[in-house]
Amino acid sequence: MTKEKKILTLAGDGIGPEVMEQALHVLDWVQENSNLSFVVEKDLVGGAAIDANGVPLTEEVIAKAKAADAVLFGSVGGPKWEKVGFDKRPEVGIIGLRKELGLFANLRSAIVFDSLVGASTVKPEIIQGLDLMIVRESTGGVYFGEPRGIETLPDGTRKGVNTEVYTSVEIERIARVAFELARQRQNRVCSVEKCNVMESGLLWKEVVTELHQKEYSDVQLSHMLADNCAMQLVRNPKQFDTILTGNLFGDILSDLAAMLTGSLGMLPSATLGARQENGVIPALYEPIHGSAPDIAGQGKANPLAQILSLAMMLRYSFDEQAISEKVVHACEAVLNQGLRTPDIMSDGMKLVGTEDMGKAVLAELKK
Ligand SMILES: NC(=O)c1ccc[n+]([C@@H]2O[C@H](COP(=O)([O-])OP(=O)(O)OC[C@H]3O[C@@H](n4cnc5c(N)ncnc54)[C@H](O)[C@@H]3O)[C@@H](O)[C@H]2O)c1
Ligand SMILES: CC(C)[C@H](C(=O)O)[C@@H](O)C(=O)O
Ligand SMILES: [Mg+2]
Repeated sequence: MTKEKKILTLAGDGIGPEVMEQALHVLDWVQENSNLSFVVEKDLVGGAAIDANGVPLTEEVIAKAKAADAVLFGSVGGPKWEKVGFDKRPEVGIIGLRKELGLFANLRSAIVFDSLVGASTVKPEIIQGLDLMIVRESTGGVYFGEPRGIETLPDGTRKGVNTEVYTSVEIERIARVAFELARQRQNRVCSVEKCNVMESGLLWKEVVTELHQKEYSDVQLSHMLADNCAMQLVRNPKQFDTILTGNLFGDILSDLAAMLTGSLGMLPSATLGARQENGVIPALYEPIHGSAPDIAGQGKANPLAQILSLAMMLRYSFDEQAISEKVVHACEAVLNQGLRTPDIMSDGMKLVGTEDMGKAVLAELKK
């Protein structure tokens, strides 16, 4: 029986539309080669939406995202919109979607493909075989805490304020996601905060410890300060299996983890909410990279993070494990063939652009 799924694609800005195009070819292939049928709707977000509608995220797009089975997102932002008001900047497109859809669990998977071991700036023996999952809380913390803003004090000094806020409910639900995921992985969670200087970090550690004792004592739990974690990720990343952390630390640590895999252009992500009454888990899939204004429009962006995000969608939203793995293996196969976009290029490899990389993945799937 054909299962019809509604997908909203929001390519966004910069390299977003370039890499999204390649992922959509893969989606077509999936439709032709599975019992899944997709109704794909495209819309605008970020700077592209500001240009067309004056705002980065319209109510209409929010409604479409809520009605979809999954959202496939590209990237937003760029120098063109640097001067728009802070509340209307392109990045509100992604932050707003996470909040509106209740997407609190951002899963960022860093896997080092064997053929890319030489592409990282870190020594091969340190990263070979790495398979790391960062579980980043994504609707709380300093991104959303109040008070926030910029004010001018009576003496004329300007003051910028953001506030880190986490409730025990927010901490417990993201910790639960990490423990559940770890059970399907190597059963190890490292919870990362700054409990030495931040009360929100102290509460984080307490809540995670309590939940672990009550419900997940079979999972190996450790705690680490975020600054140490950044250092340990470079020193010995394979000590980690699942890293559980807040919004800001997760953002930073995942860019760091991307470079262990060779490039920011290699890291996909899934951002999930709580299961709704109709059984659907709201979900958005996106590469962790941005709109890369420095290479946008040049046809040289790496499309693999976007294609791997699509593979995560097949796995987490549509429960299509086999076909998801097929897409991942196709990405790995083109790397094994020696094809490289400039971000992962090394001696003796064949340099290709975004489109040729996408075509090679497709050709691999068709074999
Ligand atoms: N989810 C998102 O939409 C998202 C994520 C991060 C940054 N941004 C936005 O993107 C804009 C640019 O930010 P930035 O430059 O700090 O980060 P960025 O991720 O866009 O780029 C950082 C560096 O990585 C390279 N890079 C990124 N993706 C690549 C890919 N697929 N292939 C090859 N190289 C790639 C870029 O060329 C650049 O040198 C900003 O407006 C930022 O807010 C958006
Ligand atoms: C664009 C920005 C708001 C976003 C974030 O900080 O969450 C990005 O850096 C990410 O990693 O998805
Ligand atoms: Mg980021």
